Amino acid sequence: MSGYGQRQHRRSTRRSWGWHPLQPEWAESVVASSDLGGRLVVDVGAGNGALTEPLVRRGARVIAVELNRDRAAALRDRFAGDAVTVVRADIAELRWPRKPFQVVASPPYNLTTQLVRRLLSLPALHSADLVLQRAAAKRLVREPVGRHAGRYTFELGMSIPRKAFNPPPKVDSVVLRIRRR
Ligand SMILES: C[S@@+](CC[C@H](N)C(=O)[O-])C[C@H]1O[C@@H](n2cnc3c(N)ncnc32)[C@H](O)[C@@H]1O
Repeated sequence: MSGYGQRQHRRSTRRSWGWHPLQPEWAESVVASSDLGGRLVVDVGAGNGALTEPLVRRGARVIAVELNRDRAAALRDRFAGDAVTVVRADIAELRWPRKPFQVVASPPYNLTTQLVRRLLSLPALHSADLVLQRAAAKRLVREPVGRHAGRYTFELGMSIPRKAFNPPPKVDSVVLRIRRR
């Protein structure tokens, strides 16, 4: 591959994976504000486990979903012996739990609408705390998407500046809080 080709490949790879891990102190704050209720928690797009770690420390049973092979393998190593099931899967094709669960996640921005639509169609979903691009989260509060959206409330939670991620994305984020009425 030429130098130009390699640069393009690296850029598109970065973009398609949406690789923006949260700094540990910010991940901790997101989890602390998520109303954990002793339920099963799904961390979709778990990356290197920034959110999985404080979830486990607070006693949650976690399903950590990650499509990237190396990150999924590293998650298995990191949480071996903890109450964590690592699933290497595409969010779009995930088989979601049938027993009550909540979601605490910082998913790739490009899958926001698809993910929220899918979550709201699942009878077992209790709540979701999603780190999203601020503009997308505001839009979802204004115009919730998906079947059964009326069963949930949508509100903006804590603001998350770009510097909370390493590498930082180009936009600020916010937690979208979805709660069953
Ligand atoms: C914004 S990063 C967040 C990582 C981690 N949750 C954190 O807060 O540090 C999004 C993660 O989603 C993963 N990802 C991207 N597309 C995915 C997909 N279709 N299915 C599952 N995971 C995906 C990426 O590999 C990346 O690890």
